[in-house]
Amino acid sequence: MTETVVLKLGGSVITDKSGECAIDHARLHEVAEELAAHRETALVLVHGAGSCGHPEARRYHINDGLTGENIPGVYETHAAVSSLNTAVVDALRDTGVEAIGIHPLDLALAEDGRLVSFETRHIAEMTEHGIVPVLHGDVVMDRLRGSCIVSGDQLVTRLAVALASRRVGLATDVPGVLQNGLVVPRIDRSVAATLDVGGSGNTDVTGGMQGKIAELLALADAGIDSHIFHVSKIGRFLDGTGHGGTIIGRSMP
Ligand SMILES: Nc1ncnc2c1ncn2[C@@H]1O[C@H](COP(=O)(O)OP(=O)(O)OP(=O)(O)O)[C@@H](O)[C@H]1O
Ligand SMILES: C=C(C)CCOP(=O)(O)O
Repeated sequence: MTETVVLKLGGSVITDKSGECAIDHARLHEVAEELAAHRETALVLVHGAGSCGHPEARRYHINDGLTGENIPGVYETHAAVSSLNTAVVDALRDTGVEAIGIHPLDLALAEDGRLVSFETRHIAEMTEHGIVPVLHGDVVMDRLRGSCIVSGDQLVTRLAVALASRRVGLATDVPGVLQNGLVVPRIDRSVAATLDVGGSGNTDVTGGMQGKIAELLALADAGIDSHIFHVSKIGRFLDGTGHGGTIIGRSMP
């Protein structure tokens, strides 16, 4: 099986998170050029929602469960993040990357906010043929709540395990996890307990940096390290050279 890289583009880097679905096309183009320069890498791309999905998810209280009143929010939230997905796929295809958008709403089911079924075999098949699947955090039907929001971070961990990926990266708008203004180079469960990590500076229904670290520590428990770094360091991450960010890993014995 080809060694697959799972890379998440944070919603904070491809949208202006303080606006309403304000897509940063210039940034998307830069990222697409970088990924095109690493065309030989088998890649699964995930992106967050940023301002295309978080505001809708919050407005309709999607994570609190479906009531008679908020059902239109399923469509509104999915439509917003799907429009971002189209922009990401288009930017990649413009640089010659064989990207295809995949929507978790179509193929996943959750229970109390956690994925209980998520088909990934077709995604593995795509990477074998040089296709770059582009998934995104999404609204997903939930057997307990009716629906919930599954973050791109949760998808990253599921994909990494399913595809046995050993290279998992999250590109965001900060140089890594910060403590007193400095990047924390490595975080395991014992280091995490000492950190003062917040959510997101903007509208975010999935826990911001705190949510990210919780997901990635669970991935580390499964034996897979992951990397959080600034979006400008994607090339260095793909090359395996230093990205100056944070590695989330298992506690050293
Ligand atoms: N200790 C910390 N170190 C770094 N960032 C932090 C910290 N505490 C809180 N944050 C916030 O976390 C944000 C990154 O998380 P956020 O979820 O917004 O990013 P993202 O994954 O790019 O977005 P999205 O969830 O839309 O995909 C940073 O912009 C910062 O405001
Ligand atoms: C809000 C939606 C639709 C998805 C959230 O995914 P994230 O931006 O990765 O947290």
